[in-house]
Amino acid sequence: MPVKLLESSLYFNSLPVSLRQYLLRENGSGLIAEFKRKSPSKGWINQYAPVERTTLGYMQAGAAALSILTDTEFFGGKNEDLTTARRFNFCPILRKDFVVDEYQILEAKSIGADAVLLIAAVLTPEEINTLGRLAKSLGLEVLLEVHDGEELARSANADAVDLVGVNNRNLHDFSLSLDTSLQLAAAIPNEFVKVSESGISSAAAIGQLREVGYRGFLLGEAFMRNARPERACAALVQEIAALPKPAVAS
Ligand SMILES: O=P(O)(O)OC[C@@H](O)[C@@H](O)c1c[nH]c2ccccc12
Repeated sequence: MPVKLLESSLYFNSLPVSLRQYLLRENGSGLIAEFKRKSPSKGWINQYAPVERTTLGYMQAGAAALSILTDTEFFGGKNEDLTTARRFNFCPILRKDFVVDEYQILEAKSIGADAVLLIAAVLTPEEINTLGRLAKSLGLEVLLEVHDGEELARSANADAVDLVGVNNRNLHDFSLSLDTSLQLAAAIPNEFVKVSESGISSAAAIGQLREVGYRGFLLGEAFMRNARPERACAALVQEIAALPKPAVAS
């Protein structure tokens, strides 16, 4: 679609909803509930849950924000899924995709996203700077995904990035370890809201992550592997409410 048409979309000039603010809300769950039908490691997870009922249910359950996979090949998503979620929800929506060029940033805004993901493993620091600044100029927030201290050190540029996400999934062998987040937490400067991504399924894990400074928790499979993902989300929100309150963010 030509850029001019993207810019004429209903959502292009709409006010963004801040993912940062929703994650930092007092008494909030910090959950970023993800809608994904399949994944490269598992194949199909859920072919049938409708995006309307699932995303509305996630938010009614007490999630802080939504993440919508728009990649078709690996995750079975499409742009229309995000726009559908947008029509049903006022919360922050993260567009989850493999962003490599500026067009995808404009596209994210035009389909109704509030935030985009930039993956340090596949982008140079210069690309992160250019793509992140463009996103911010459109009012989108930027979640930078890292796996280790080296990626963090070279890519976490405050002019281009709002939140740092640590992916617990090793992209080479798909193995999961919460230790990735636990070990990297202290190295992430406090100006970024800290998000832990992947392989999280219990309130106990979220309690541990909160203790080291995480305020956002991105969960996909733990919800989507259920026929009614939103019910699994509601159950987890209840358990999170019983955890000790996180310390006030510095
Ligand atoms: O389903 P999980 O293990 O809860 O993970 C969710 C999310 O972190 C994962 O989907 C993800 C993290 N980074 C990504 C980058 C692209 C696509 C997907 C992802």
